[in-house]
Amino acid sequence: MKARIALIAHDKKKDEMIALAGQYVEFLRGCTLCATGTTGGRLVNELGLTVERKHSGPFGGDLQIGAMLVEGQIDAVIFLRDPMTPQPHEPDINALVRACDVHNVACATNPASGHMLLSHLRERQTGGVL
Ligand SMILES: O=C(CO)COP(=O)(O)O
Repeated sequence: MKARIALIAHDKKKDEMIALAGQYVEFLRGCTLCATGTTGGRLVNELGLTVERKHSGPFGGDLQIGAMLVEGQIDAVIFLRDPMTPQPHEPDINALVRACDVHNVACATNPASGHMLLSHLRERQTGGVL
């Protein structure tokens, strides 16, 4: 079964998301992807990925992805949060990360853990042994 991955990045982290996703682009082409609006737009335009785009984060996109996760539709979340910039939708961000913990869904919140998660999923997809 294809891995179902949510990709989300705050504005100052979007370049890092594109760089991260770019390193796994062939693997990600074989996954089912969703993303918040602006992040998704960049993944589509810059990497040519097929992405189900939700609303932008401040307009409820994190909550939409959280709802999908609660419904069992997401296997992993890469959420590159900006720890240095206050966000108007902080409660939504916390709700999504909390939903990952409640439902035991892997959630990487920085590029280092994002690499580990994606390389693990890629390895699993290709049947390799870690
Ligand atoms: O704000 C976000 C996540 O909390 C990201 O939303 P965008 O991808 O629309 O910028």
